[in-house]
Amino acid sequence: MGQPLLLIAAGGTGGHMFPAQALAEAMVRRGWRVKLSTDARGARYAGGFPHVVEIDQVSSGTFARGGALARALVPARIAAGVASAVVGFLRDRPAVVVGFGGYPSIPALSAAVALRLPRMIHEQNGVLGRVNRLFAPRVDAVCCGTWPTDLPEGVEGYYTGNPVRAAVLERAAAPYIAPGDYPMSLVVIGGSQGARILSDVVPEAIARLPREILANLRIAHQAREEDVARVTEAYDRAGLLAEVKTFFTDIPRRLSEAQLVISRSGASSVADISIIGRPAILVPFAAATADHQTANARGFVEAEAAILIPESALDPGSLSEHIAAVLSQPEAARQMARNALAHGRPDATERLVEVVEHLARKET
Ligand SMILES: CC(=O)N[C@H]1[C@@H](OP(=O)(O)OP(=O)(O)OC[C@H]2O[C@@H](n3ccc(=O)[nH]c3=O)[C@H](O)[C@@H]2O)O[C@H](CO)[C@@H](O)[C@@H]1O
Repeated sequence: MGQPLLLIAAGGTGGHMFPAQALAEAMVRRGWRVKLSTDARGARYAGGFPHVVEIDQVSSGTFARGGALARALVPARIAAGVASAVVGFLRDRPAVVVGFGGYPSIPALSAAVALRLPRMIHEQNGVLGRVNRLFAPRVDAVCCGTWPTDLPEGVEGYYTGNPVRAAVLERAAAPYIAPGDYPMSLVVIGGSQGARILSDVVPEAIARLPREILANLRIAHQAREEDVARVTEAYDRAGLLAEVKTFFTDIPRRLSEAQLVISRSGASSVADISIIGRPAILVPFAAATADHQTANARGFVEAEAAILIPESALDPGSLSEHIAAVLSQPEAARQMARNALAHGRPDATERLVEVVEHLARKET
C-alpha cells in the first residue's frame, strides 16, 4: 500500500476554497497525498494550499454566468471534465473524494459516483448550494459547516462546523468580559465586502443609546470604501470613539475583546463569532441565494447566542433598543456568550479528517 490519495474538488470562491485548504493541510500532515481538482478561477486560490498538493485543472462550467453560447457549451465542458476525471481516477485510485461545492466539483464527484469510490461533501452554509444539493443523495457523508442545515428528504447530515483561521482558533473561548462600567467594545462587520445597510443604520442606532453606555463605548466598524467617510462623520458628530475601515485584518483579536458584535451572517463570520464566543446581533444579507444567510443564523439564534434582525425590520430605533438590552444586562450577555461557545465547532477540521479516514477504512 502506497500513500493514500485524497481528491479534493472545490469551486472558485473563497467560501469553498478555505475549508478545502484547511482539510488539505491536515491530511498532508497525516501523510496523505492530496490532489485539488478545480477550474481556472479556483486555481487562483491554490497558492494558499501546501505546495505538495497537486492541482488538476478541470474542464467545467457554470450556468450562473456568461452569455448564451457559453451556457450552451456548459454540458459539453462538464462531460469532458467527467471523462478526464474518470481516466485520472482509474490511474490514481483516490481513497476518498471530497467536494466542497461549486461547479468545478461536478467532474470529480460524477467520476467518483460512476466508479463507486468513497465520496463525501462539505457544505458551508445552512442551505445546500446547487452542486451539493445534486450530489447529497449520492455520497457516503454530507458534512455541514452550519447547524442545522436544510437537507433533501432522506439525506442525513453530520455537523462538522466550518474550519476557521488559526488566528481565530488562538482566541477560541477567550474569557468574556461582560458589559459594565468600563470601556466596552462593539464590533460591526459586514462580511468580506462590508455591508451598506449596517453603515446606514448602526451609527444612528448607537447615537441613540443611553448616555451611561455611550460614555464607555469604543467602536470598530467595517464599511465599504464609499461609505467610510460618512460613517466616520456620523460617529464624530455623536462624539464617539470609532475606527472605521474597509477591512480589519485583526478581527479575531477585536472579536475576543468585544462585548457585542453586530454582523452579517456569512458562514465564516458566524463560525468566528461562535468559536470565540461572543453575543451577536445578526442581520442576514436578504439577497443571498436561497436566503442562506438566514439559514446560517438559525441555529445560533435558536441557541440564544444571537438576536436576528431581518433587513426589512432593521431601523435605528429598534436596533438601539437591542444593543442597549445586551450592554445593560451583563448576566444575560454572559449567557449569550456561553451559548455561542456551545454552538461553535473549533475542531471542524479534525471532524472532517475523521470522516475522511472513516470512509477510507470502510473501503479497505
Ligand atoms: C454577501 C455574500 O453572499 N456572502 C457570502 C460569502 O461570504 P463572505 O466572504 O462575505 O463572508 P463570510 O462571513 O463567510 O466571511 C467573512 C470573513 O471575513 C472576516 N472579516 C470580516 C470583516 C473584517 O473587517 N475583517 C475580517 O477578517 C470575518 O471574520 C470572516 O471570517 O460566502 C459565504 C460562504 O459561502 C456565505 O455564507 C456568504 O453569505
